[in-house]
Amino acid sequence: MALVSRRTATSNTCMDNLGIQVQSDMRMATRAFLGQKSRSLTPGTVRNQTGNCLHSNAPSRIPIILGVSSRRAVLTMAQKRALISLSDKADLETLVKGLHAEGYEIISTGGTAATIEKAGVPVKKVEDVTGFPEMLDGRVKTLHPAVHGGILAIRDNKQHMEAIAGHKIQPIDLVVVNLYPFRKTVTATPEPAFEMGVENIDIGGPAMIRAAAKNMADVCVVVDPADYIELLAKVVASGADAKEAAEFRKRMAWKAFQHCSSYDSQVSEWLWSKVGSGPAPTMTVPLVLDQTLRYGENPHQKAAFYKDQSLREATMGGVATSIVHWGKEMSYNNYLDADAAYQCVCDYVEPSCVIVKHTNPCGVATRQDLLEAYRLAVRADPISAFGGIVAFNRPVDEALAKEIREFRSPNDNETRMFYEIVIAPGYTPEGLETLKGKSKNLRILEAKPRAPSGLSLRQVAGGWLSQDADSLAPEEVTFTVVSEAKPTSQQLEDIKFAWRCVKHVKSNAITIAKDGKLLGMGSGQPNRVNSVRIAIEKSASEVEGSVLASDAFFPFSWGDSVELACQAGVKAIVHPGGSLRDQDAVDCCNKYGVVLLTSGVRHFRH
Ligand SMILES: NC(=O)c1ncn([C@@H]2O[C@H](COP(=O)(O)O)[C@@H](O)[C@H]2O)c1NC=O
Repeated sequence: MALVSRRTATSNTCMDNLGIQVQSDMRMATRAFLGQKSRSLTPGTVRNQTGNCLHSNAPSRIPIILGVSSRRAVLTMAQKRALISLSDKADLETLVKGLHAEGYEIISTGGTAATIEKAGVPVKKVEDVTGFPEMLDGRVKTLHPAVHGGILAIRDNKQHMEAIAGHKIQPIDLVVVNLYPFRKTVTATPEPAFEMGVENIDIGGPAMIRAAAKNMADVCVVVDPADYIELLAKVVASGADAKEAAEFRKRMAWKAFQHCSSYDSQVSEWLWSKVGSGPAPTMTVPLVLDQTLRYGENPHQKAAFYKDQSLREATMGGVATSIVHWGKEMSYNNYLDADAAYQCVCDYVEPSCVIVKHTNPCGVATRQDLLEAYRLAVRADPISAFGGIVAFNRPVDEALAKEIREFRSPNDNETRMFYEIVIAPGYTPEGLETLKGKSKNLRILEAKPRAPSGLSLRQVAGGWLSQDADSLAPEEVTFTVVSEAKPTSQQLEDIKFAWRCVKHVKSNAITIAKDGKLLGMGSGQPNRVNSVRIAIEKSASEVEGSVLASDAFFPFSWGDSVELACQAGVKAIVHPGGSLRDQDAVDCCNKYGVVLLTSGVRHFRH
């Protein structure tokens, strides 16, 4: 379809009001005329058939194909226009130089235009397109029919093209926009005033992005500097393949809507935090793909890891934002286990080591000397620790790294311990180098501390469960002695230690500890007494004089959980209390001279 459009002179055209026949589809036009008379002109010059100059500032690589149609000059390759408006100006110079080299006219907003000018690339200010100055402190810059008409007009639609031509609106072929840094602004410390947050809600940017994405048949939208190179190669380059370009435009349109949707979810999350209370009536969680994983929990399951871009996660630390210093790529199960280990160890205040297998802590110890804590944690259950995840809440130095590298299981002195992951808040340079020497496969992660906090979301078939993370620390819990025997200060310390740990064990959870070290735990049993039995068995002879924590109350005591523990040598027990048979637990402990405390707090973990 051929359309007649009247052009006004711009700084880089030398013909005013020349009738130019513009092919609606560049690729069709190129193909159509390639078989006809075509010739390249002197670089930098576009001429009509009579030799008049149409475009004098064209860079050398612009392909020129001329055809003859009636008495008008036929320019099959219309002037391409790009509208660029960016908060994140990374790689802008590469982009605009690439566009300029392909003869694009560049239109831009204030700050972006200034950066483009600095790069030495010609740029037209958006106000010269709209005829209006940017106004209302930047609230209105690009919100104008001259912009949106140029983006949204369907090139194959005669009425559309006549309508924009009638209003002297020129088509815009490429929209490169990214938005005000709302997330960064509102999560900055100190948090900005409400008005400042509001001013950082981008309006004109999303409007252009959405318009361009909607008109993906004719217009390309790009929101991410990571896509500039592909854009230049697949769409902008004169020899770009039409099919490939169309596919790229569609993919970019998808990305653009995702970009806007993530952005809006951050804005609405922020507003809800200001004006709402309790669970938000609707919620969108912005996620960004971090990596495709080799497989999921099992090899036949496809899997990927996404990072949470919600505001509540902005400064939270933890596994998702960790740096992988060394080792094989993380697996699906690695993420789960590393998260469990790191959240557990970050719950301890003193220097500590936690070793996790299948999300359950199997070795936990606290000591002033982190190396000592590691030795105790691994010796607690070397069989389970093999192939586990080792987490620390203090940086790893060379001595500790050597110990991790060289440690041999006491049960099998031939074999050095194998771990999947070591995760810590930091490493000394020597510590890191030493650890790398353990194995090329050992994943070494550095993560910002992250105890359980914030919102916890979990999927069930057809829905999601939301709750506050279980962030209660023993410091916030009142332990009440309900037995005749009173705890020693050491027992009280051990009770708190076991209580921190039981919170991270799958229910029914029992932990037995002594002297800042986990001796045994029972996890995931469908009845409590079996968890008690397993924990006692694991603690073996060390159970004598230990303490026991239970994540929920004891439904039965005599001949059951409490009596079993007392008979095994446990000297202090803590449970939330609240059972109809609480008094049985008290009586049982009194009979055996064991201390019993209630916490009033339950730590189910399903
Ligand atoms: N109001 C508007 O018409 C408008 N048009 C574009 N913007 C935004 O302005 C920013 C770029 O501004 P500058 O080029 O002045 O640095 C971009 O993030 C873009 O999304 C606008 N700003 C906010 O809505």
